Amino acid sequence: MKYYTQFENKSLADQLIQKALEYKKAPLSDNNLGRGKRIGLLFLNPSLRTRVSTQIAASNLGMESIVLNMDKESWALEMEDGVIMNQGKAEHIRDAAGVLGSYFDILALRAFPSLTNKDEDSEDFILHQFAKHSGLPLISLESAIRHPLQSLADMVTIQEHKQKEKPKVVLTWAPHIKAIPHAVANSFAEWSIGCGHDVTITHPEGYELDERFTQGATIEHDQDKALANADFVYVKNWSAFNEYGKILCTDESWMLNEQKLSQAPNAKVMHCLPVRRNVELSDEILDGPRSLVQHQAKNRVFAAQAALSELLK
Ligand SMILES: NCCC[C@H](NC(=O)CCC(=O)O)C(=O)O
Ligand SMILES: NC(=O)OP(=O)(O)O
Repeated sequence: MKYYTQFENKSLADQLIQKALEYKKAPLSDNNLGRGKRIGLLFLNPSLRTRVSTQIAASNLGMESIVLNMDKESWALEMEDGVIMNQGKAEHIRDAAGVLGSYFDILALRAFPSLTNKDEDSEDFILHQFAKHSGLPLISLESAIRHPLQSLADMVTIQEHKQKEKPKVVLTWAPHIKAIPHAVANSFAEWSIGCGHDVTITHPEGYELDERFTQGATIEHDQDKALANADFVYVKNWSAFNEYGKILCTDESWMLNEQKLSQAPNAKVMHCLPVRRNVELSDEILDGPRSLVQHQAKNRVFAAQAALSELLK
């Protein structure tokens, strides 16, 4: 495997989930695999979990990792070809990625969408520029359209907590104060459908996700109906996709709380974090027995370790 950027197929997903569970039991079982190798973790946006969990994963595999917060500590990058660079951006992606390609064995990149240029975001332009001009194997640390390490950790968490072979998994839109990317929702849908779960997506009218990610899911605009008998409820805000990057709904009644789960007594609740408490999700759920958010965050280490081990092979 050269790129870990998206869901590929169920058999690879199952293999990665198993590998992550093995690493969770014995984190240092492959601590020679990455010996002498170096990974560059490049962040164009903030991070808590992804940064730390991927560094721990690399360390568990005997690899050195170097973090570069490119949004704050590096030169502003020009991504477009053929530009006359007489404005604010000091370095071209061709030059920067070429240099980084010579320093590292693997690159990992976080690059959120602009939420203004739908075409460039939809084709994951920045991720592809880094891949092309560095020539290195690449791991996505959340791109414009996907967050595959989060999704793998989410699948591991579902695998650990599911009570039936094909659980009912509900992805529900939640309110937020800002326009938020689609990556987590897209990726969660892509992986959960791909892993064979019974997936329902619920959101207000106008919040349809890119259909590339939702084929095979039931779309239900009535949140109460969608939540009935759910085994897992994944709470997430995203901005509109069709009216790209817009906030169309501020209806606070979409926030998930205990009362909304009265028809889903066994439902476990998931969120990738960071979460806006009492905007997206109530304190009572986050601090109660239904919440899996800390399990998800812990599993980020083993998901990253499983993905990295595939790239090192
Ligand atoms: N990597 C996890 C989520 C990152 C991002 N959340 C955010 O930007 C939240 C920002 C805030 O709440 O101000 C998202 O949902 O795609
Ligand atoms: N869930 C997640 O990716 O968190 P960070 O943005 O803090 O890395």
